[in-house]
Amino acid sequence: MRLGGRLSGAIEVLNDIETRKRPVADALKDWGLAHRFAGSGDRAAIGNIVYDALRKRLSHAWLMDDDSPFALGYAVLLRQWGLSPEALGAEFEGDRFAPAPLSAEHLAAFSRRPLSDAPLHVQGDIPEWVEPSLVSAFGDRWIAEAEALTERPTLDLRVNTLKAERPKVLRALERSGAAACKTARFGIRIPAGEQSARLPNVTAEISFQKGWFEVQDEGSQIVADLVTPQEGEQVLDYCAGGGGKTLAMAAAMNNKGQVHAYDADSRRLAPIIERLKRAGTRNVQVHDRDAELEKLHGRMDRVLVDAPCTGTGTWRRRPDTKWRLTPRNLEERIIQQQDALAQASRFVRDGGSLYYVTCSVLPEENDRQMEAFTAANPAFEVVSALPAWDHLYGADAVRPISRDGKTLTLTPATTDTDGFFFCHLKRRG
Ligand SMILES: C[S@@+](CC[C@H](N)C(=O)[O-])C[C@H]1O[C@@H](n2cnc3c(N)ncnc32)[C@H](O)[C@@H]1O
Repeated sequence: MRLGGRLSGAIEVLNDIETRKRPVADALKDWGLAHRFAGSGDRAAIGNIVYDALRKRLSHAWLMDDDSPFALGYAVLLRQWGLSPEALGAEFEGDRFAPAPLSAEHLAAFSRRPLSDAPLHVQGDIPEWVEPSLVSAFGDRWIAEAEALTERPTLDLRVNTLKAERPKVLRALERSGAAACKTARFGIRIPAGEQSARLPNVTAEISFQKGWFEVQDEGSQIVADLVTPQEGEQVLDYCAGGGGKTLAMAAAMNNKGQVHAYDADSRRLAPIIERLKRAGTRNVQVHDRDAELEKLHGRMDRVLVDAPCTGTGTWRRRPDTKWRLTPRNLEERIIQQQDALAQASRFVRDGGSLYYVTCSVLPEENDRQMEAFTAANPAFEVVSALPAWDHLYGADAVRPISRDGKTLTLTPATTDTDGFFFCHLKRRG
């Protein structure tokens, strides 16, 4: 397929997402099934246009003065792929699969509507109701932070130190442009690529099958690292999900001591079994019933609550969730977070540590939660995570945002990672 056919395909998928309120991945998959002649390069390019369009949906619509999938698709090629109207005209000439040309009205709007005239939430490409939260989180810098959440994300990997060292994995992946991450100690980064570039399918590599690395965003690696689990300790990962942070902590403990992995939703936990096996991890107990945890009350050295959240810090990877998020979803997550914290905190021994993590940048899910938790639980106090940061990454490393000098906020704009919030609390001994 030429670019015109790919743009038409992307416009169809964007239409499907909008009219049938479909998740992006499902809409893309269905399009692929209905167009079996399209190759994997075509499907990747269509996926890129669709995701790029969703990341900057509001600003594209403003600049084109039209929020139709047709206008969004063209805006991607003009703004994000850097193609001029003339280059597109020449490219689509004689391509019977290309969409109709842009109208004179679109072209006039695109050349005459500076984005600086748009409302601020349009400039930052966020739902309007989220603006006060981002202002509260980042002050004057909030638009820059929001803009960074509209960029294409890199593909990050964590070397499994139980089986390999970083140089060995870098050699195994050298064709993919992989390089060591700037901050995460065992991280590897594959660049996002531009235009129709496809990310490599690293899980098909032999080195992955052998358990040398896991796919994990650099920010996620860092927050697991900041828990600083030590060999021989008892650690509870209370919201373990598929086990991304469980695996990182188990490796950091060098297979010594015990990580208890629990999740209220056993379906989310299920993939962990296969992952643990591949990684060669021997110090993890998986619990899918809360009754199994009874005996651990008051006995854990460290408890991690990687809480359910709105995922605003991962908007680069899942831009459709940005437009589906509602104030009601946020309210629900806040209640789930309070519930998880109340339950998980019972497992921390006297003098032990509780870590609260979200992949959101909204203060309602982060700072406000910590204020409410410590007010209701005077046995816990927030301690600074900055010494651990400096110890792990050194004085020259990039620094995350710390509004209170204790908690940390990672963002694409500051740490070049997904957005994460990290808070270390200690139970008084
Ligand atoms: C952010 S995800 C965890 C991601 C995982 N830690 C990782 O690194 O891949 C949050 C998880 O919390 C779980 N969860 C929500 N409420 C919970 C609760 N009250 N107790 C335990 N788990 C809970 C959800 O099922 C979900 O899997």
